[in-house]
Amino acid sequence: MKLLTVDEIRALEADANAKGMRYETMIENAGSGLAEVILSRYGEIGDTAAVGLVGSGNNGGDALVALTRLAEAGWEARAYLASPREDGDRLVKGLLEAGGEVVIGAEDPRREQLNAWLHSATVLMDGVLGTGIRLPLRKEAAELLRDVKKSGMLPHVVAVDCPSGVDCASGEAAPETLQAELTVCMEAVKTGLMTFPAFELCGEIVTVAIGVPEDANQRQMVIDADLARGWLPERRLDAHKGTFGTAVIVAGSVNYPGAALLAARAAYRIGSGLVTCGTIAALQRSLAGQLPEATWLILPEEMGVISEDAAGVVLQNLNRATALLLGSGFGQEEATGQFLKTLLHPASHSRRVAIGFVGAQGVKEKEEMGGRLPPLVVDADGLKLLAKMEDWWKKLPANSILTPHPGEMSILSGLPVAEVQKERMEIAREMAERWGQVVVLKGALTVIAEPGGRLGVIPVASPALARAGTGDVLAGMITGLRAQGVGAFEAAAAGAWIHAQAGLLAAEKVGHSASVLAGDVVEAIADVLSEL
Ligand SMILES: NC(=O)C1=CN([C@@H]2O[C@H](COP(=O)(O)OP(=O)(O)OC[C@H]3O[C@@H](n4cnc5c(N)ncnc54)[C@H](OP(=O)(O)O)[C@@H]3O)[C@@H](O)[C@H]2O)[C@@H](O)CC1
Ligand SMILES: [K+]
Repeated sequence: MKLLTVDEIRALEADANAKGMRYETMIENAGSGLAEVILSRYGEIGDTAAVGLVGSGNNGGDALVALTRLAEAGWEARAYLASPREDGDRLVKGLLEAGGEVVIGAEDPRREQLNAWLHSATVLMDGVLGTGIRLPLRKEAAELLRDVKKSGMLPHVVAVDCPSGVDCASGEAAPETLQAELTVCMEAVKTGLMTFPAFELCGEIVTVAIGVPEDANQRQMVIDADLARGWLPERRLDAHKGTFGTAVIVAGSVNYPGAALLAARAAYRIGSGLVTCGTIAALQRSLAGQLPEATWLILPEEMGVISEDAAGVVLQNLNRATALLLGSGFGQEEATGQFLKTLLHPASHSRRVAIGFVGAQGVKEKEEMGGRLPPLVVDADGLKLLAKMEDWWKKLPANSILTPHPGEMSILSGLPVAEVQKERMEIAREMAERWGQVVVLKGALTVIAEPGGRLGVIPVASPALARAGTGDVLAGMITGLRAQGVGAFEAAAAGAWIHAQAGLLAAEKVGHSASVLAGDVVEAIADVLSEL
């Protein structure tokens, strides 16, 4: 789904209007699209009656057109005007001609008509205010929404473009805003809806086209099933395991033994041909039996963590790797920091011979090594260790994928967590640009940004994913997709979307979001893929 700021959608509409796609036509298209969604979702329920709360602007216009279409389809269609519309309003006239009913709120001071309509309605369309709002709500609108809330049992609430009372630019919401079951966005989801508290008030979000020309370079998007499906690799019948690549998962330490297993399982479940786990011997011994499908690479260690000498071992074993994950469960010991540094910049190794790589000196050697690294994903403690290196982003191959949560993003960027959280999209975009890397800013409504280009938001916030280990699962999934040849942005965005859906599905299966373990999320990956 498209994602646009309020200013962008206004500019797009103005441009379309100037080129001959008139505003009236766009409103007709918007209302007709809205009616189609309502007919397809709620048309089979039985009683077919819709009440529309209609504001004085174009948001109300969309609702009036939709009510007219519903009346034409045989529904009882009733418009409740929050404030009077212009005399002889063309859209009000159209609804009356189609057999609909219209009442002005001011003429129903005790809300008797409103309550009677709500009582028999299947759908309540919320079309009081859209992108034209300036908070706080004025008295008339606030009272109407409050009275609707008070009326008791509400029918299915469908918000027109946004729940009325939400500021589509900032994501703020008036306290009177009605909780929607479904929000039908006109042309694009507005960025404010992808922030809190607005997001929670929207329910499910869909978009309908209003007729503005398609932009082939659409750069901002809400990730959905169609996008994710389109990015997954084809699984050809004549494939062999080499077709789906080799994911190398370098992860774990004695204190975080599960990270390697979760990431490796996730890489397999998302379709990698082969997964090789690089970790310390103690972990290999305890984990190997739990994942017989993996091959193992035993790495040198120091006091239970991966040590510097492991860099040479990893580098010597990357010839078949098509993606490499670094960082999950590393811990933050100095020895592992040295490992990372040497891996990314072999010339810095304190005992060069141990690398087992005889190459030219200095810069040339670094370039050769850098060139040897397969597509990279850096996660968790790997990010914290990276942050300790000067100009760390210059040491990574371009378009590596970084998967920070807000705390890690704060360490990498030097910005306070609160600031990161306040401007998630802007900051992900800015840092992707500055670092030349794909950034996956995790948390509720995960943001994926690539340098100079696309930005995606995952429209899911679930406590099921606020769990230890789910980050390892995500890193493994993204690495697994990358290993199959999926592009960096696409692998990150599809991986994050499937991960979020797997979290939701796991909560459904287990019965409660509080009881979902990271392993349940891994097991739900296949269900998400089968539904795609
Ligand atoms: N433009 C197009 O071509 C298309 C537009 N489309 C649709 O139109 C929507 C945008 O329409 P819009 O710009 O008319 O604004 P809208 O959200 O209806 O509200 C304006 C009204 O609200 C009032 N008002 C403002 N603040 C208020 C408050 N705090 N409390 C109470 N009232 C307040 C304000 O009053 P005023 O301040 O002007 O007196 C004015 O009367 C957009 O979301 C989409 O649904 C699509 O169909 C595609 C084509
Ligand atoms: K609305």
